[in-house]
Amino acid sequence: MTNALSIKNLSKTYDTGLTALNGVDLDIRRGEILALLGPNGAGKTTLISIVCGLVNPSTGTVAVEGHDIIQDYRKARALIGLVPQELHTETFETVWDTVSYSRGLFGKKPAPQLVEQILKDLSLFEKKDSKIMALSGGMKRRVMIAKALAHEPRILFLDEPTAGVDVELRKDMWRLVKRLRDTGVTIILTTHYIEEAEEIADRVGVINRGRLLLVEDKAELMRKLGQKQLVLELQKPLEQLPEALSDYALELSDGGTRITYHYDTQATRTGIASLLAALAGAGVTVKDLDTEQRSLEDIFVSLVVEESQ
Ligand SMILES: Nc1ncnc2c1ncn2[C@@H]1O[C@H](COP(=O)(O)OP(=O)(O)OP(=O)(O)O)[C@@H](O)[C@H]1O
Repeated sequence: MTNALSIKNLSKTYDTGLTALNGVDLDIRRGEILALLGPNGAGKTTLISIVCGLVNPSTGTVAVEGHDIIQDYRKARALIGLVPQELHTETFETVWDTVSYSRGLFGKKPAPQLVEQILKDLSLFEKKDSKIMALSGGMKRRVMIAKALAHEPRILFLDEPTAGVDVELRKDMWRLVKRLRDTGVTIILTTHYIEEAEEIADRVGVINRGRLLLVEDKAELMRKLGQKQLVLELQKPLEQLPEALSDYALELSDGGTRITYHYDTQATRTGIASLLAALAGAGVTVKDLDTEQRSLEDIFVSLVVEESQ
């Protein structure tokens, strides 16, 4: 089966000379939720805009279910639904009309039953006759999703779906995205929020300064890089680490009162028991100890920092 999306060597240099995307290769499988994580200006929106035909690439190719986005633009575009970052809808129109109109834009025949279902799925049906301007911000966001779904796309792009959204609505949005995926829609969302990627993505891509630094199954990523750290609070501050502990990669911090030890939870031996014995042997008394799991956030920060050095 062809991939939902196949992106090869995609680059974009804007007229200003700024390279927003640099040699991106990415295959997106059908029916997955891929979260593209990256700081401001990383190139996420540029990537989406190229796939949706809003921006021309400088190099590279994109195929949507095998259809090239330039040679076979109409077919490729019809397979995609886009929920842009900014909310822009015709404020005087009703919910029903604006969603039905979006379907018509793709040359699809009216399908009132389908529009009804979409509005029901998004808890908007009671508002079908309301004018957009009379809706709350969260409802307007859902109207944007309804519009993007009206022509029955197989791939849905959500550009920062939960930016500036409160916690409750964010959770609603996550439930909705999972439901859509369960109906077979492939979903690509961009986000600044690591917990969002952690919560709903099947795979996570990290993008920074136009480069795709990593694409990994979320579970695999968490497992591979899922290290823990052991934090030891010392009874008395140390000026430096005793020679006897030089075999362990330890960090001394907080005025010599704290030792941090990183270890791999997957390893057969974590080295904790021997470390504690070595500490006791060196006359270091531990007051308290704690372990912390490395999160996707730590992984993200270390990747982005590494790249900027
Ligand atoms: N039309 C344009 N002309 C020139 N430069 C642009 C244009 N659009 C975007 N850029 C620049 O390209 C870079 C990538 O922008 P892009 O919007 O793709 O990033 P992003 O990852 O979506 O960021 P954010 O999270 O802030 O939305 C930025 O430096 C931006 O200023």
